[in-house]
This record gives sequence, structure tokens and C-alpha cells, in this order.
Amino acid sequence: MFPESTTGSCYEECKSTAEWLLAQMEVRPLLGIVCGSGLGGLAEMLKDQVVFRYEDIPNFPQSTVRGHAGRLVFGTLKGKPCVCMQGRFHLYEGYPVQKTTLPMRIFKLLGVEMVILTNAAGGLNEDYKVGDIMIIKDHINMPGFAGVNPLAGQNDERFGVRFPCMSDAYDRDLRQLAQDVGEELGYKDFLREGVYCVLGGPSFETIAECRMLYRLGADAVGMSTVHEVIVARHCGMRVFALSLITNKAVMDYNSEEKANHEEVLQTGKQRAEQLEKLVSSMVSRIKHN
Ligand SMILES: O=P(O)(O)O[C@H]1O[C@H](CO)[C@@H](O)[C@H]1O
Ligand code: HPA
Repeated sequence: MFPESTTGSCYEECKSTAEWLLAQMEVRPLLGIVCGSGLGGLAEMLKDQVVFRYEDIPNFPQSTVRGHAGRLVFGTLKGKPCVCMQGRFHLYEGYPVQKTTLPMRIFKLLGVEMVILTNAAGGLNEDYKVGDIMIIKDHINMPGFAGVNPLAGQNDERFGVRFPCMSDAYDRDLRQLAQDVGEELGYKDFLREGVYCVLGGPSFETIAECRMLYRLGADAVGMSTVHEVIVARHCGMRVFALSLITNKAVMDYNSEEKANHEEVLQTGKQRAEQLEKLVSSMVSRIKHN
């Protein structure tokens, strides 16, 4: 386990990054958005942008994956003040799990109340098609079974309690809103709701692993999101998350299909506009306290 002081995720370090950002601009974001692989276009929806490159932000990790631009974009979406991560961090990039989730704590200290996370994922559910959008209703933290949890280590009560509840991680009202908005937009045929399972990556899953995950109750598999959700919930932010099913997980030994990052990015491009419309329509209807 990494001590917090080497990951930059302790309260004082997060606060100093948040204060640095707040001193540079006037936006006071209430909503945080995280763009998944190939879904960085979400950030382009923001008006009156103020953009920071990750490399210029003190104590911030760097994006190393294609499809993750490495920019923190502030602005307004449907009139609501937002901060958007155009690029997230993954365990397989070599970061300690606390570092991959550090932006969630910075969001909190910037004043963010609600986070919308997106990701690209492989479809395990036999009924799912490439291009489906899955509202995440629950998760399986597979690395967590081996002790990889971003909250492991000393707990700082200024962020949250030692043992946070996760049975209500994915906000029920926001999920319902997504269903309503999706129906109004005519997305019913490709809008799903299911369980996302995170693995460490970067290798894609074997056939046996995919079969196992499906039997365990996962509908989609990926290498992100869950740890961010745990940290966001720990510090009291509301969470909504979406998976774009960019490829079908290979479940059959006779299949010639092979998972690859090109297909992931390609599917992202094809569905980007609809995903952006879903998110922006939801945001226009979200009420803040
Ligand atoms: O989860 P996001 O960041 O969307 O990225 C997904 O796409 C990559 C694999 O193609 C992995 O990083 C996986 O987690
Ligand atoms: N597996 C893991 N992560 C992914 C996949 C997948 O099939 N597709 C996109 N991200």
C-alpha cells in the first residue's frame, strides 16, 4: 500500500491544488464530468471555457492513454458551472489507486456536488450490442477483492467516514432521469441499465474471465470508473455513470473477434453525439440545492 503522502491525495495536498485552480479563474463548478476513452468530446460542449493542461496543474497526474487528452476544462453546460476531465487515470498506467482517484477529492474541494462519469466498456450481457449506452446501476470492484481500494490507508474524516456505504452509490433519481430523458430522445432501443465490473487491465480479458464475470452478475467490463465512484461517494458527492458498450466481450472459443483499443475509440466516435445529447439534456434538468 502507498502512504498518502506519496500519492498527493491527502487533504492538505488536494486543498492546495483546488486553491491553485480557484485562484486562476472565476468558475465555481457544481458539476464534475469525467470523459471515458474516446469520449472527450463531452468537454467541447462547455461554454466559456477555461482550460488547464494536466501537466500545468500542481500535484496532478498525467494522461498516458490514447483517447485521453489530459485537459481539465472549466465552463458552463446548459448554464450550469462545470469542470470536465478530458482524460482520466487508470491503475494500469502504473499509478497507485489513490492517485487515479485524486481528481475526485479536488472536485469536492472545488465545490462540486455531483459527478457524471463515462467510460468505454466491453459488453458481457448477451443482449447488449456495440453502441449501446448502459446506465450503471451498480459495480463489482474486482481489484477491491485483493485489497486495492482507494480508501485503504488512514481515513481523513474531513473527506468522509471510515466505512462508507456503497449500496446506494449510483443515484436512483439520476438513473431515473437518464431513463426519462433517454426515452424522450428516442434512445430506448440502445439504452440499458446494468452492472459494471472493473479489472486492473491493461490486458483485455480472456474468454474464461468474461464467462466468469457474466456469471457473477456483471453486464459490462472495463478498467476504470469504480474507484472514482468510491472516492466521490466517500466525500458525499452524488454520482451518475454511463458505459458506452464499445465492443462485445469474447465469450466463445470459436469466435475470431479480438478486443482492441482502436475499436473502442471508433465506437466512441460513432455514438459520441448521442451520448453528449443524453448528458447535456440531463444536466439541463438537474436541480442543485
Ligand atoms: O474506462 P475508460 O477510461 O473509458 O477506458 C476503457 O478503454 C480502455 C481500453 O480500450 C481502458 O482504459 C478501459 O478502461
Ligand atoms: N474490456 C475491458 N475494458 C474495456 C473493454 C473490454 O472489452 N472495452 C473497453 N474497455
